[in-house]
Amino acid sequence: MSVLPPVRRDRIIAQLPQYFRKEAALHTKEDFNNKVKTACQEQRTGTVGFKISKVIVVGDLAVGKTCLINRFCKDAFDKNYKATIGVDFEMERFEVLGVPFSLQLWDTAGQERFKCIASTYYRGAQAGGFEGFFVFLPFSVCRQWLEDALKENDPTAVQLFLVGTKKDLSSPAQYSQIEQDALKLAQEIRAEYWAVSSLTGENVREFFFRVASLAFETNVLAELEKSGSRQIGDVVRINSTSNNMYPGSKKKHPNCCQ
Ligand SMILES: Nc1nc2c(ncn2[C@@H]2O[C@H](COP(=O)(O)OP(=O)(O)OP(=O)(O)O)[C@@H](O)[C@H]2O)c(=O)[nH]1
Ligand SMILES: [Mg+2]
Repeated sequence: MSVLPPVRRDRIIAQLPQYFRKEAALHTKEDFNNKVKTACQEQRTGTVGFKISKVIVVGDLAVGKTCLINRFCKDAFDKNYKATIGVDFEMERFEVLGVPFSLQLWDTAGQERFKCIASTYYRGAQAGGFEGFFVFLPFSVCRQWLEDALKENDPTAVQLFLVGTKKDLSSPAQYSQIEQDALKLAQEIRAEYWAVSSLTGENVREFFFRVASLAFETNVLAELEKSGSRQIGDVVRINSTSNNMYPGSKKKHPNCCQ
């Protein structure tokens, strides 16, 4: 008997959600990788359905990390600021191409005095076969957060999202300037860029669906690589940390924190 709650009907992903800006996307393909689609159809996704991918949300204090997670997970928004102490987390269950898939969203504290606590959670974000996804929020100290987070992880094994929060607060002219700078930074650190508003909900669901889908795709590809020449139907596929979403791109985040 499964101990996990059923997947909510509004967490079902049947098509690859598209990037926000083509100039700063982790990839620009229109659909899930064919190998991934076939593996899902043939129920050859190994342990992916039992895995939990870790998403660590980091960034300066009061940039809107908690509100972003609460908007997605609870469809709630609080205009009063309550600083996160240490770290919180939420679980979100999805069904991607018919396969259950879980994301664990780690909401870290931005305040300097909690930084040492948060940094212990960066450690081994991709360990044990899980993929580590860091979500960065703008923009002032982004590089410092990135540097700290990547110190604890193999930079080639994590995927980065750079999220511009509080989109509702900018006029179209201000926003367009912010976006230009953000796109440059995202390209430099090889992150996928998104702009969201937790107040209005703009792009929040699209963003998390994209994160879940790319995490899922990466996990299935890693499973397939691991199972290698084994026959369809093998059930024991454990202990790989490989990430081959971008064949030929060995180092995905070159010198990003200088
Ligand atoms: N207008 C607007 N305000 C927002 C938005 N997101 C967050 N805020 C406000 O910004 C403040 C900080 O939001 P939090 O989500 O608590 O910030 P945080 O990054 O979690 O802060 P720490 O936990 O201290 O690291 C709160 O007063 C929120 O109401 C948004 O999309 N639009
Ligand atoms: Mg918070």
